[in-house]
Amino acid sequence: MISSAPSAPLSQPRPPEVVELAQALIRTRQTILPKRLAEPGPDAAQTQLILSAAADAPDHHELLPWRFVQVTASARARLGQAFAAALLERDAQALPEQIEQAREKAFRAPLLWLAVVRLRDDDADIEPHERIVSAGCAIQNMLLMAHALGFGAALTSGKALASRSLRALFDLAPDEQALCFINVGTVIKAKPPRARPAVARYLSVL
Ligand SMILES: Cc1cc2nc3c(=O)[nH]c(=O)nc-3n(C[C@H](O)[C@H](O)[C@H](O)COP(=O)(O)O)c2cc1C
Repeated sequence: MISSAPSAPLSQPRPPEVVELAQALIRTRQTILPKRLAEPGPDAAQTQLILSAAADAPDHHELLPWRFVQVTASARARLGQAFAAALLERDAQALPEQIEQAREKAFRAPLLWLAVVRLRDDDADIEPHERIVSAGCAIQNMLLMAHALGFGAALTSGKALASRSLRALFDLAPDEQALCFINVGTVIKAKPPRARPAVARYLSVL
């Protein structure tokens, strides 16, 4: 057990099984695209666990610069409408089948959140990139918790995120930006895991 009691020593050796568990969890997570995510999604308690994991993300000045909007089943049609409208904003000549394809994307994963970051506010010390890093940490915590619970998950983005129609649907403030959707559900088919980059590709030494 890793103690979270305030009196716990700041630094202590972890039992090897804790390290192995962390490594196994991190290493075996992979993107499972929404078309491969089916019912059942997480139940209420599992959903709460995934959401709570976000709160453990580092957050400079504790601004809580990110939030998540859960897209319920009853709101999927409105999201589909926003995706269709977003496509038409970009391409007024879009074909009916393209519009239908855009609309259909709203109905895929059983559990769907939009991740939103607040890029600016009264605290000018914390720049947009720090806020986005914090949001990324929160999102990764959520992905790992979903994975620990046995669900598949994926982040999805796309041009619709910046569209007027999506911003209006989610009531985004001028300083807010939609980062990505978080899709969670039961895995119906996983791809083979991708090869991970070797540390040498992303580490240099000063
Ligand atoms: C912010 C963000 C947005 C993403 N949006 C999409 C997307 O729209 N479609 C998609 O197929 N994958 C999307 N991905 C997932 C990446 O493609 C995926 O993480 C990558 O293929 C590596 O796979 P892995 O998660 O299994 O390591 C997104 C990832 C991030 C970080």
